Amino acid sequence: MPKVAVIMGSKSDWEYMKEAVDLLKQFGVEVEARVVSAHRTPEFMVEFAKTAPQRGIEIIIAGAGGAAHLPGMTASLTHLPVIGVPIPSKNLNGLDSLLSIVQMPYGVPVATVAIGGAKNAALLALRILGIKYPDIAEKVKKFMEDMKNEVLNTKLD
Ligand SMILES: Nc1c(C(=O)O)ncn1[C@@H]1O[C@H](COP(=O)(O)O)[C@@H](O)[C@H]1O
Repeated sequence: MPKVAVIMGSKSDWEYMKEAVDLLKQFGVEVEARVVSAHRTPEFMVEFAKTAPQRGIEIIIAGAGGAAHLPGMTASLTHLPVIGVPIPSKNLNGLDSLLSIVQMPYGVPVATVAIGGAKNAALLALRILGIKYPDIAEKVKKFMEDMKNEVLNTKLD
């Protein structure tokens, strides 16, 4: 079974990151979800990222708000693909989170989704997993087909 880690800087990010976890589980992906902070638990972040491949994790989705260093620092510690989710912040509405995550230097890429875009982070992870797992690729195709039909069948009063 494919396995994805969903990590976040604080429990306060869970209301957003839970959406990614729910979607991944719907597609039959095993999820390791937990709070990991580059700022508050730096040693644990290093251990978590370095041991992720040993635990069978294939992709890491990392959500953080404000000075959002977690996705980039995680990407610096592992060869696994990291998808960053900018969490809406109280004072700057997540623009700070977005810019912190997206502006990575050459050599350390983080695939950044929209502010609060945890569901798209899950869908991107599923597309990547689909390269290796044909059943996941089929489920992604079905998801796209269903979405298309829903739009085409929309009736306006
Ligand atoms: N950006 C980071 C990191 C990090 O990048 O390591 N650790 C916590 N945080 C963020 O701080 C915000 C406020 O956290 P609290 O609600 O716990 O005060 C959260 O959005 C979290 O992601």
